[in-house]
Amino acid sequence: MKKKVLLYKAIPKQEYERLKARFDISFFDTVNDSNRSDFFTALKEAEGLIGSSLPMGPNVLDKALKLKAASTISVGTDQFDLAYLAERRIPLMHTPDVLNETTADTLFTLLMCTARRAVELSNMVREGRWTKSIGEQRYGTDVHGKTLGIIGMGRIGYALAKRGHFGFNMTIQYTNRSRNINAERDLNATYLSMEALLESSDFICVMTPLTPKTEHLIGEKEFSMMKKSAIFINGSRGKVINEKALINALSKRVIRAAGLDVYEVEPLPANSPLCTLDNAVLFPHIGSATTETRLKMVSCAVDNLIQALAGDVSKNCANGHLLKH
Ligand SMILES: NC(=O)C1=CN([C@@H]2O[C@H](COP(=O)(O)OP(=O)(O)OC[C@H]3O[C@@H](n4cnc5c(N)ncnc54)[C@H](O)[C@@H]3O)[C@@H](O)[C@H]2O)C=CC1
Ligand SMILES: O=C(O)C(=O)CO
Repeated sequence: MKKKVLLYKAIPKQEYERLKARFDISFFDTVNDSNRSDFFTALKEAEGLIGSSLPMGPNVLDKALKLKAASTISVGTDQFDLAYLAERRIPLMHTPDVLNETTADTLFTLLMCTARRAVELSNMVREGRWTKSIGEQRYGTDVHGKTLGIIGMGRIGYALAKRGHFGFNMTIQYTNRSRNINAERDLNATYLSMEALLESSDFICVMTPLTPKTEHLIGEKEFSMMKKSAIFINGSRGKVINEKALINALSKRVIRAAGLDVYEVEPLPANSPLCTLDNAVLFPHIGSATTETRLKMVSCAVDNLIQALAGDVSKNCANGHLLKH
């Protein structure tokens, strides 16, 4: 008999067929009031889970009594409680590496758009407000040759730093849980304390995972330490930043501008004060959102689930370190 798998995201047909060839699939594109009880019935029987963007904490997974493996179509694992899963001996598989370059491309786009006020000025053209030279007060600021400070120099942080170093002759500095020797050797990156990085960077990009230790890592105190001319970029998770403090810093011009891909609440409510700020560039969580990369992520997650349900968690297991204890 085929193992039962709960799929909670629409995926390309060829990847769906790969799953279907091996497993008995229950598919939920979304979970809402009309299908919630069917979702929980399927969850109760599922040995495998695959999908993304749904909170899968203990309150949900306590009902998944037969669960043997979960596979998230993302590198971020913050929808899950890793320790809880490890306690139940359930591996959580994720999709590192396949999205590094695309996410770094997005972050650099965000950085450039914010520095050069691209969205604001493009809107000026579209709305017929380009009636004369834009004037000094709408000039952007240079990116090339400036200092890029990265908080969280991991896989994506490194890919972003590469763009800054080789493409834009930027000075790279970073803070991280541990030294990134490759970034120091390849990109001449300098390891700094958080304080030193905040005080001395022209561009500051946050690329840590969201964990209990990084929640609200950047708040009022940190914004006040940045240069008045600093441009802040968040591509990690919204909750790594105290969004209220960021709004305050932007509206009072404590910093120059921010480029955001992620928010405390997603989708960002249209009545968020962020939407009224002309010094904020707002992307709708599109770090990895290209056709090629999203397909690679799904493919990786399908492979991960097949392997994990066969007992092999040697690759891409996010809580492997906890399972060993
Ligand atoms: N905006 C988007 O669409 C995307 C967002 N992401 C987010 O980016 C995160 C990072 O992804 P990767 O680079 O693949 O992860 P990674 O694990 O390779 O890098 C994260 C780095 O953050 C560091 N770190 C963790 N806690 C820290 C702390 N308290 N202080 C300083 N550094 C700390 C780690 O040492 C590590 O080097 C993901 O967890 C996800 O939340 C990832 C992909 C796309
Ligand atoms: O993979 C992730 O963690 C994302 O945020 C989307 O690519």
